[in-house]
Amino acid sequence: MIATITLNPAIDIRYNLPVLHLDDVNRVTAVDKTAGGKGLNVSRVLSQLGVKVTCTGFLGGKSGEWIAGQLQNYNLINHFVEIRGETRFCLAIESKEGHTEILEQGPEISENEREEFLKNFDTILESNNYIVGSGSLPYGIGSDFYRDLIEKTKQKGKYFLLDSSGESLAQGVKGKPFLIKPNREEFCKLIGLNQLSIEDMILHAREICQKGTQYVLLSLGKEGAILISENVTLQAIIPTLTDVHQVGSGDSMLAGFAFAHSKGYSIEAILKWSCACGISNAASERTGSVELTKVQHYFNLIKVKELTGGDYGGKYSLF
Ligand SMILES: Nc1ncnc2c1ncn2[C@@H]1O[C@H](COP(=O)(O)OP(=O)(O)O)[C@@H](O)[C@H]1O
Ligand SMILES: O=P(O)(O)OC[C@H]1O[C@](O)(COP(=O)(O)O)[C@@H](O)[C@@H]1O
Repeated sequence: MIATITLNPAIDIRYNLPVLHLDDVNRVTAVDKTAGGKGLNVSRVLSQLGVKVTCTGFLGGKSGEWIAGQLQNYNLINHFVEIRGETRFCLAIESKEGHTEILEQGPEISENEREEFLKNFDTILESNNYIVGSGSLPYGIGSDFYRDLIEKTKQKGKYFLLDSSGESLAQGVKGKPFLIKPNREEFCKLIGLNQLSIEDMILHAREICQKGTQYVLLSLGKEGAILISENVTLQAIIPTLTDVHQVGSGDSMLAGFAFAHSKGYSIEAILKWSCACGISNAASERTGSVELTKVQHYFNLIKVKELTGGDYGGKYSLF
């Protein structure tokens, strides 16, 4: 079984506008409202793939109640800790100018609520082989929190997949998770450089793997993805979609990885599943949502190629 952690869930609102006018009144042409935060997007996609998913994190207030209701609709097992604070709203605006996100910080977590989560987590670890930890941390949760959870998970011989950013990702990597899934921007921040070429990203990712993280799944939006381990580097060449709804594609990709790995598929097939789920989400109107027939369709269109660049420090011929 797979469990997901969403420490800072959100009601995700997506507004579609033809044009976004700043300092003016804007009227939306379409609205979508989902139970979000990266971990809940992962959960919904896993559920669509037929996996029984246990969801944990912190939920509070009326928005927390709304999200709990949504979990039932998707047959997700609710192991959230109830908190005094109010779960946040996050806003995504799709317009001609592009994609704009406005994300609330989220509620503050008290010491007691944090302790309750940790007790709850120990129980979840007993019955789940995969833990997927995604998203930002709310106030009151230290940046080494994922790192501690990763260490607990590893002590039980289970897999921790981490999708975070900034300091919590940097700390998390020190716990040597099974996988991290940064996009290009998150990875550059992790390395501490503004711009990195693909070759340099591969070299840095390989270095991370040499220090104990098993896989770095580098997601590159419409340019596909690269999966790096200590021994192998695979590139996924994907069909590019235009006019996409990209929010939640990274989360869908992570769901695809967890699903395919838990089925024992080959590493090439796992990378294809990951990308096919990301593409299917990008093709969908809904945030964090895939359709199995589309996933299968895209799976067949993806090509996986091994990149050989010689030893660490060498260059990769493809780029
Ligand atoms: N425009 C697109 N066309 C096709 N596939 C896409 C597109 N955008 C995203 N994807 C798929 O979703 C995956 C994750 O997207 P990405 O934008 O890199 O993640 P994140 O949402 O974490 O920033 C990509 O690796 C790709 O497989
Ligand atoms: O937890 P964070 O990092 O603040 O991110 C929350 C936001 O990320 C999302 O999962 C979207 O993420 P992506 O755009 O990276 O796919 C939204 O659902 C949510 O509003």
